[in-house]
This record gives sequence, C-alpha cells and structure tokens, in this order.
Amino acid sequence: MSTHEPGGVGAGAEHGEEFRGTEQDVAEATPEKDLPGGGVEEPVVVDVADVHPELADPEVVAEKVASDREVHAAVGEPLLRMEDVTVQFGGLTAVDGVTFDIRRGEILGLIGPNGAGKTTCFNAMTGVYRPTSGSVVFDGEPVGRKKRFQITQMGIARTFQNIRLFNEMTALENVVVGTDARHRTSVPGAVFRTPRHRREEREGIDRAMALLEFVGVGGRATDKARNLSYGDQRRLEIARALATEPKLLCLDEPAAGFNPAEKEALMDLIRQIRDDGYTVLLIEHDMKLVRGVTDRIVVLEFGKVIAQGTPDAVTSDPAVIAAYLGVPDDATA
Ligand SMILES: Nc1ncnc2c1ncn2[C@@H]1O[C@H](COP(=O)(O)OP(=O)(O)OP(=O)(O)O)[C@@H](O)[C@H]1O
Repeated sequence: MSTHEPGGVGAGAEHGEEFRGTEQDVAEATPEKDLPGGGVEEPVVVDVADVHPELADPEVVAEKVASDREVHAAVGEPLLRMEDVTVQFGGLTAVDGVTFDIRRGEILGLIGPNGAGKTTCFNAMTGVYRPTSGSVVFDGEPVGRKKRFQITQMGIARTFQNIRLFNEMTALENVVVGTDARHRTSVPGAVFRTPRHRREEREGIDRAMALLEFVGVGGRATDKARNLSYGDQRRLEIARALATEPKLLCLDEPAAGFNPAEKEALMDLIRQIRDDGYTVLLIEHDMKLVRGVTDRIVVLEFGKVIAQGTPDAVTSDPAVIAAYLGVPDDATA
C-alpha cells in the first residue's frame, strides 16, 4: 500500500508524525509504533464471563454486535457506487475512470499489482482524497464534499494496512472510542453527565466488550493495546471499526504478516462479520484468502478496472493472469 496522504488531520500519520486526533478521527487512531516492542508487560488475561457474565453466551454477543442501522439498499443492490472515478496526483493518474459497485451484503475483493490504485480507491471512498472527476455514491447519498467524520457517520469504516491504535489505551478503551462516533448526547450533556449520556456510555462499554469478544480478544480487554500480539492488534482494529456501526467495513490488507492459521481464522471472522449484516470491502494480496472469502472481485491495473466478477471467473481471466496472477505471491505481498 502506498503511504501517501494529502493534507488535513491524519495526513502524515502514515509517515509516523504526531497524531493530532479530533472527533473526526474517532474511527481512526494514532500511528505510533507499528508493533509491540520491547519492555512488554506481563499479559493479563481476563475471563470476560467474570466481568460481563451475559457475554459468555454467544447469542448475546451476536445480538450486541449485529448491525441494526437503517440501510436503504436491499441485499444484492449497490450500497456504494464508484462512477467513472479518476484521481490524479499532479501528472500521475492513480485511478483512471473506475466504475464498480459494492453490493449490500457481499464481501468484495479489490486486487491488483502494487501501485494499481487500490488504496487510492479506498481513500476516495473514505474521504481522504476527493476524486478529480467522477462520483462516489454511498447508500444513495453522494460522498462528494463530506468530511471524514461525516463519512464515518454515513456508515463507512476502515482499517489501515499499518496498524493505528491508541497504544497507551486499553483494548476496551480503543473500542469505546469507536462507539463514541454514534453517541447522540450534546457536549453540555457530556459535561454535565446527563442520564442519557451515562446510558450511552454504559451501552458503549457493553457494545465494546461484545465486539472484543466477537473478534476474539475479549480476554485482553484491560491490556494496553501496545501489549497485544500483532494478530490481536489487527483484530482490535477491526473491533474498533465495527464500533462505529458501519454499513460498509473496508479492510486494507488485514492479513499482512499473518501465518496460514491466522489467515484461516481471519477468513472465518470476515465471513462472520458479513453474516452479521455488514458489507465488506477487502484489499488483499493473498489470493488464497481473497478467493476463499470473497463473493466478487474487482481487479485494477494501472488505475483501471481490467476485470470484475466471481472469484472463479476473475482468476481464470487471461488479462488478470497476465497482469497479476502470473506474479508469485511472495513477489506481490
Ligand atoms: N498522494 C499521492 N501523491 C502522489 N502519488 C500517489 C499518491 N498516492 C498514491 N500515489 C501513486 O498512485 C499510484 C497508485 O497508488 P496506490 O497506493 O493507490 O496503489 P495500490 O494498488 O494500493 O498499491 P499497493 O498494493 O502497493 O498498496 C502509485 O503510483 C502511487 O505511487
């Protein structure tokens, strides 16, 4: 993935500069150190069932996690449409007249060789870049000139290829920050801790615990994010993105650095996320994972869509084989 981002909050975050978080960035987080480094504290494994006995019941977890936000598109109809989108950087056309749909309820894979324009597409959808021309319509509304926090509120959440967690906050706190994106209490309500605000806080904590459990890190709720293993940090990022109650979850190379067993477990999690009512967009280089989990795939090369369709159709398309699949996995990762 490229590390370029234009100005604004979060710009430069991928370059390791200081993060100046604002409300706009609740669905995102600090860059800081990528992996837990030395001086790791003794892990504290909490039995979630002791703290929240009701979360021992998987049905209760599923109930709390399920997305019940109003979505206008019926299953199978376009939830997001990229219409003839072009993104240029000076003289370079990174995305060139790209048109594709993400259908409600599907897992869509976005693949292509390095530099093909995948991340730029992601960035155009999530408000990081404004397309030079063309439009992005999400759930019937143009993404247009919306700010990033408004796009989060519309229902698009994403994770990043390079993990961005609040490293000094606990896993639970990281996810609670995501639930704040959906709070309806006014600022005075929060300052004076009105009953509504306290209720929202309680619900936020409950939902955050359920999400941690759902992604498989419930036992690490009280650990600082930086002390979680790399794989658990990735899962935590997904929990935080889900905490904003998105309609569309965009995962940017979520399996980067995973071993085969972790990849299998991630595939299960992605399927579960879709089964719980979310639509998923997945950028991923690992073709086994992409083929194993997606319903459809869009292939980019040099900023253009060269193929789209079912995993079988796409992976047997000669243009795709020539552009991408002919390259060994380890050369593209
Ligand atoms: N902010 C930017 N300024 C200038 N060029 C950029 C910027 N962002 C991306 N690019 C360029 O646009 C092209 C597409 O990059 P992009 O990161 O979207 O590709 P990608 O398919 O995500 O690649 P990768 O698989 O390596 O992550 C590349 O040539 C990249 O260098």
